[in-house]
Amino acid sequence: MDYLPFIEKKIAYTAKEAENTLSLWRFKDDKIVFTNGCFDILHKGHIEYLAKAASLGTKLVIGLNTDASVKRLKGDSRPVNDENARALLLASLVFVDKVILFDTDTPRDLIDFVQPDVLVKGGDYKPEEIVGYDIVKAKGGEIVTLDFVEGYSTTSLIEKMK
Ligand SMILES: Nc1ncnc2c1ncn2[C@@H]1O[C@H](COP(=O)(O)OP(=O)(O)OP(=O)(O)O)[C@@H](O)[C@H]1O
Ligand SMILES: O=P(O)(O)O[C@@H]1O[C@H]([C@H](O)CO)[C@@H](O)[C@H](O)[C@@H]1O
Repeated sequence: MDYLPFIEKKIAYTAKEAENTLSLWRFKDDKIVFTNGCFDILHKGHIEYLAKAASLGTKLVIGLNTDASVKRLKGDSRPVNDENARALLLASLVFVDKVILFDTDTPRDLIDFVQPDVLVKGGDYKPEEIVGYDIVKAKGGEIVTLDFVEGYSTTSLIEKMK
């Protein structure tokens, strides 16, 4: 079986591209879990938190910062992996259902568009500081922070490689 088309089909370069899929999931009463990040160099902490996030609902949607957005957030030397590579790696994970790129500094507009049932970030964030907290709370959704896997970050991996 050629897996690549199946993986690439999960990637949406704009929220609009994901509209039909999201509508179908809502019609089927899927429980949509949303998380977001830069995911520059994928590591154990990412995988453990994403796998747990996926278990909180029936569909996992990841908002992925574009290269331009990552640069504004993390500096000109980032990202190490471009947005196409970062999107493909995330979409290749069996428990990821959709990857949607966003070019803004925060995923607020995307979260308002997706209207997830569960908003998730890793333990490096306090729930009330998570962008989209108010949007998801207002619709009666849940905000979840998952355990931080100590010793794993993209920054520390880059430092180790220097
Ligand atoms: N070690 C970890 N354990 C659990 N969750 C993590 C861990 N590292 C990052 N995350 C989560 O992964 C998502 C993406 O974070 P990000 O891409 O910034 O990872 P990072 O490794 O911290 O990168 P950087 O070092 O560039 O900040 C966020 O929701 C964050 O909470
Ligand atoms: O990979 P990061 O730095 O964890 O991802 C950022 O998360 C921010 C967070 O959602 C704020 O609550 C977000 O605003 C930013 O765009 C990155 O996705």
